[in-house]
Amino acid sequence: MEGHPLALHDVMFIPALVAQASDEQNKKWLRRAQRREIVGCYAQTELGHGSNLRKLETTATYDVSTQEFVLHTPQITSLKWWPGGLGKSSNYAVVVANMIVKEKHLGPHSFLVQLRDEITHQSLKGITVGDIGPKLSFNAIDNGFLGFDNYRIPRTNLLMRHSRVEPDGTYVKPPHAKINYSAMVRVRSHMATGQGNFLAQALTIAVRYSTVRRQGFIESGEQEVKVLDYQTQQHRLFPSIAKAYAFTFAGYETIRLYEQLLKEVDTGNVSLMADLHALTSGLKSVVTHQTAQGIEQARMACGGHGYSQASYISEIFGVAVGGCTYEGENMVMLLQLARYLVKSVEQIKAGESGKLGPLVAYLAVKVDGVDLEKGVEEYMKAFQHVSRLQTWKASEKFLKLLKSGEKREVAWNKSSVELTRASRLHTRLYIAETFKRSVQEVADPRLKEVLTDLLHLHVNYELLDMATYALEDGFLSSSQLDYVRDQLYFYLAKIRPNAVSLVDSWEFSDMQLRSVLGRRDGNVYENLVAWAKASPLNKTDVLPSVEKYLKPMMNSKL
Ligand SMILES: CCCCCCCCCC/C=C\CCCCC/C=C/C(=O)SCCNC(=O)CCNC(=O)[C@H](O)C(C)(C)COP(=O)(O)OP(=O)(O)OC[C@H]1O[C@@H](n2cnc3c(N)ncnc32)[C@H](O)[C@@H]1OP(=O)(O)O
Ligand SMILES: Cc1cc2nc3c(=O)[nH]c(=O)nc-3n(C[C@H](O)[C@H](O)[C@H](O)COP(=O)(O)OP(=O)(O)OC[C@H]3O[C@@H](n4cnc5c(N)ncnc54)[C@H](O)[C@@H]3O)c2cc1C
Repeated sequence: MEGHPLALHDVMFIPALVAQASDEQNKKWLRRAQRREIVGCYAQTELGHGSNLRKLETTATYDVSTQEFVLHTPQITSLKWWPGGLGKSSNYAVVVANMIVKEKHLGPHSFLVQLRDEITHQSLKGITVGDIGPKLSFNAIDNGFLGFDNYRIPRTNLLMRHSRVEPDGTYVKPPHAKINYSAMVRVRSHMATGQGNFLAQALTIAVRYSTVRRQGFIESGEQEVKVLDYQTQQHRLFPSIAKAYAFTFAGYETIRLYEQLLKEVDTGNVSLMADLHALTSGLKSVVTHQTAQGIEQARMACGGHGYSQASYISEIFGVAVGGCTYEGENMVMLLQLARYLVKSVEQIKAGESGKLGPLVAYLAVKVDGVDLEKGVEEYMKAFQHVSRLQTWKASEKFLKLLKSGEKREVAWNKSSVELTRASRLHTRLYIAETFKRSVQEVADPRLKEVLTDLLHLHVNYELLDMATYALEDGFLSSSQLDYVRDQLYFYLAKIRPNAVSLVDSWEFSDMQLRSVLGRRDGNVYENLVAWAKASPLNKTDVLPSVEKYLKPMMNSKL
């Protein structure tokens, strides 16, 4: 859970080679990387810039006389900073640097760079590399810094699957300006399943513990109740169980789309790139945020013992919450999706609704009202309505500011909170729709029934959470919201008997969970005592600090 120093080798280094190195280059590098003869990382972020890639400062200047690129770190802010596995483990890196050829700045490009000697593992001359120090979590990963002092690499170390620099310095452009961002798009495509998994771990711990923990009464005179029987506890945990399933289903879809994109790009078709970028930008942001919230609620649902490291939930939280920042800070990525939404609105206004992609076609179709009692399809229409309403409002705000003479960037900034709201609603609609589609496809009737209950819980919870938007223009009445509330409580109670099975079905082993509270056998109290006794402070009855500090204090006459 704390991460693995080679994680980025598999998660980004190899995928970057697969997607961006030419077949010829990969004959040399890929097999070696796959056999782990070389260990790599993905070095893009710098001390001064992470979000705004166009301002990366590391330069790769082409020297036509030697046919080499000269990598250089011009100032302190240009140091690579954060890449996982860079500090101590990797001897190679895919380095993203601003490429300069014949004095022309050609923007960020990826290069394979050797950092350390393959035998001694010592850093090479011209390279400064090290670890950035302890972090909130992920402390088994050596996130690192890296500087170049006019460090030379062969021309052929530019990853040349999509763009090239010929020996004479002629630049051959890629088919899409952002094709070099593919390693990030890949991780973002996988993040919904990854985060769903983190949320699932925390929920397994909290739900199991909530059936062991007995405290208080619902009806007087009987045995104290399992805390999972409290409606508040169910409300804290069950909607997140639904989300963990929903994120996993949505993630399967984005992974499939990414694989499709890879194949299409290889045949020169880059048309899916904008759609997938917009989709994964929104999804990664919403999923990481809701996962962090869900894990924190799971921790609190375990009361005092949730705060102990014996719960292990704090470590899961630390790792998961990193996802709000890595692969694009969430606000920045929500605004990337917002660009796509605003463009869609502009297309509709220009009478080109027919050109809209399937995920945004609903923005052009108005619905007057819904009959929620008819079922999930009506909820989908309600989600579409709130997303459409907010997307149009935010877009109109931006477009009006533009029309009034504001500069594009200023108008954008003044509309940005509203735009991020639109992106979230659009993404939550997507999650609900993929959840619905996935449940409809389940063949086993008993499984389908339980998952359908979770789906109903999800749509009621989500609609209630978006109620402000739905009430704003009178789309939903307050009596409809009362119906949603009643449904929500109905499904909390209905799911209760299946709650343990729903988390057990994720099949985490005790070794994976590392939680005293979440043990499969439920022997929480005995093991909490054993865990506490094993604490380093309990190795001796009297600590050295007693002689050193406590006694002088206690014996002092002052
Ligand atoms: C099986 C393995 C799976 C593994 C994943 C599992 C994860 C869970 C388990 C985790 C466990 C351990 C692993 C931990 C991993 C952590 C690793 C972390 C790595 C990193 O963080 S790497 C660094 C990531 N950095 C970023 O993400 C930076 C964010 N910034 C950007 O991406 C960009 O700067 C930008 C997109 C914000 C803006 O780019 P810019 O070039 O300035 O463009 P704009 O001017 O804004 O836009 C111009 C147009 O280009 C379009 N665009 C931008 N990007 C793309 C893209 N990628 N594809 C297509 N189109 C793109 C943009 O939309 C604009 O279009 P428009 O003009 O509007 O039409
Ligand atoms: C655990 C972890 C692992 C990482 N692994 C890697 C790795 O392997 N390789 C790698 O290269 N990098 C890695 N990173 C770096 C990571 O990708 C960046 O930190 C991330 O992209 C955010 O960029 P930043 O740090 O520049 O944030 P900043 O952009 O400085 O963000 C600070 C604030 O400014 C806001 N902001 C910035 N730009 C805008 C904008 N245009 N509009 C509105 N608000 C804005 C943000 O929303 C945020 O609130 C890792 C980071 C972490 C935490």
